[in-house]
Amino acid sequence: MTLGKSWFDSLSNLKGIGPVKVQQFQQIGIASIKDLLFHFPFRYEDIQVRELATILDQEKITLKGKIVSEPVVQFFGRKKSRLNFRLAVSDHEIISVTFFNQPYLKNSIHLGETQAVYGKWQSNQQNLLGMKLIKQAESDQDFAPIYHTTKGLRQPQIIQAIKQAFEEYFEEIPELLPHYLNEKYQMIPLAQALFQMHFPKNGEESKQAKRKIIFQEFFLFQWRLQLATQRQRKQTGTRILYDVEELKEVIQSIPFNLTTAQKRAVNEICYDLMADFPMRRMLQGDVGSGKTLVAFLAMIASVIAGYQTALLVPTEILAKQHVKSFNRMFESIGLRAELFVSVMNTAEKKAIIDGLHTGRIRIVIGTHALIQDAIKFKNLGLAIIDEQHRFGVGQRQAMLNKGVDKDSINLLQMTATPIPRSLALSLYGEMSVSTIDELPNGRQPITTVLVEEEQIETVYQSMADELSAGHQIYYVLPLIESSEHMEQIENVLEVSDKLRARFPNYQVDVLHGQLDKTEQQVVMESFGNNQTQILVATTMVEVGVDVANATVIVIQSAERFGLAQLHQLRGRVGRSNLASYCYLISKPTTEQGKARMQIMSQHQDGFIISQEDMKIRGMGDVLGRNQSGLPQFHYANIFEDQHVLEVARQEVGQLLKTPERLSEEEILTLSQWVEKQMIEV
Ligand SMILES: Nc1ncnc2c1ncn2[C@@H]1O[C@H](COP(=O)(O)OP(=O)(O)OP(=O)(O)O)[C@@H](O)[C@H]1O
Repeated sequence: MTLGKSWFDSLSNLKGIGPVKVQQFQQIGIASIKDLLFHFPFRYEDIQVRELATILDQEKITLKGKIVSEPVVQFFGRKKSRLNFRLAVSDHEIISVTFFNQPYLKNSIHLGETQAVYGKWQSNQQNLLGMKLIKQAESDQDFAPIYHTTKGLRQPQIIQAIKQAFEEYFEEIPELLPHYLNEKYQMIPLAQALFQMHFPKNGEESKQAKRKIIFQEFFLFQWRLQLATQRQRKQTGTRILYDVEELKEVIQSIPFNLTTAQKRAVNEICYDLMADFPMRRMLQGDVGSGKTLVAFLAMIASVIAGYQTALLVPTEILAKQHVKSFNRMFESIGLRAELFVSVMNTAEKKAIIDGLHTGRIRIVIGTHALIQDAIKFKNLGLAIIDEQHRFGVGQRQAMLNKGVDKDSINLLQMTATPIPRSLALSLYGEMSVSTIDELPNGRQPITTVLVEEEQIETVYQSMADELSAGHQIYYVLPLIESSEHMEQIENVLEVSDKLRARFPNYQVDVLHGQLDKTEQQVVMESFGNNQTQILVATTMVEVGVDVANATVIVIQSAERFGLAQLHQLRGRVGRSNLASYCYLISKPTTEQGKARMQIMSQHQDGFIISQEDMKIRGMGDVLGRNQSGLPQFHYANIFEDQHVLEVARQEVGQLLKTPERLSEEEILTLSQWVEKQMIEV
């Protein structure tokens, strides 16, 4: 290693990477040398040189031979061109090679030289439709990496930067796994694994690299998780000693019976609240299973015991809705929740801030506005975080810091993607888990129908039937306005006009992110009161929106949504005893797209849907927003690699019991890593 040099250095330290490139790399989440080395190809092209006789028509392959004619470029039109040359791939076989619109390649093609070319084989013409010239150095590799790119950053530039990083920083790549584990599981060093992830010579090298990277990713995740748990166990918690009878009375005032699963969850949570360790619990339940009510009851227990309580939610619409339903249910028995969101005016905000500070306000529900420094509680005993994956580690910590004593506060997190117990143990550590595994009595499965645009009439018919039965409808689209890039997609505004014409006797309203927040609230309220019957919206209605009278959700261009998102959207209906329908309008063009739509029509269980989704998506696509709420791994797949996760969990557990197995240097490297990486837990 070189003194002062580290793989956490900024990319700007690499030769040839100026400020513009640095910014472009940042757009795909790459800031440091380490980030770049972990920017793995999302797929590889098989560039093994093949024999002509073994190749099928239209197959993508690499051929290698001697260039036996000067390259010729013909231009046609303003920007179009064709480059041709001949390649002798064996003593008796000469083929032609064509590249379209890359005239500059002419300078790299020299008569008499040996050249490998990747492309599509056209057997009739004995022609290779060239896609890429393969450099000498790459031609002993079987695979060429393909990376996610961004505007201004092309494949060759990414490859060049990665090669540069290996050249200049290879020595600085630390070994993160303890030596004895590498031995035990026969894993290659990290530096080598990273290199082989990008430039594997063959399938075996690629496999070795993946094994190491997956194990390491799970190991580091477990290391951080279990250390946090260990620390947590030593804390004493704020004990919420509530009067059980009083809570029972509250439960009796609810107009329906709790499900068995809800009762069990309430009991588990309340047991933790009374204990002298701080609660760290995950409440999981599929869409519409009644998590919110369980959360309300935990909040009430806290208030009965004399503590304040806060519920943090990801959107203002949701915050407002929760306040409304809390007060509707409990205000008559003297329990009132206050709202705190950023759109409130200064006076309103001040009143809440003062109320929380003096302890006059005991129950608050709000968005991230709640975690700002100005908010100080008198005695916050329980914090609840809904849709926990929408908040970062820092935001969750900021909420915890608002407790009487920051480590003692009780925390309940909620997720709408319930996972099996065994997986929960590995993913949530020793955090306890309560699962609501049944829907309230009388709920009917939602009928999901896949339709193509041309069959829209059947959808309109069903909408008409439901409207005349007095029910309401969501109509969801992926875009707000027409965009040049997606001309075919009808947008919210156009569709709402169309629906107004079609259903003149009903009120049609629109909801999207470009309305100001007050307008959004008005629209939601009007839909909530059934003054609006059809709500045409973007995914703003995705989480938590609860209008029991809505029985139809139509999702247009459904193939453009993630499955987790579609499942959340579908969960906006089927929230009462009424029969409900979900129409997915789509025309998937790929096999994968078709399979995804099938999954939606066949399954109603959120966990199965995420699992199936990951199976068909494969690696690479997990980038972007985390929609399922399951912890996201850079490379490993919690379903396919579950056994590795389990091994990593056990190894970390052992290691924490016998830390003497680690050298001082190993401990130092691990703690530096943990410090630098805020892996989501
Ligand atoms: N035991 C019950 N019996 C009947 N209705 C219930 C019961 N529990 C909750 N509900 C109602 O069911 C609807 C859905 O409940 P809730 O909003 O708590 O679900 P959720 O799990 O938070 O859903 P989501 O993940 O979609 O936000 C609400 O209208 C709620 O009042």
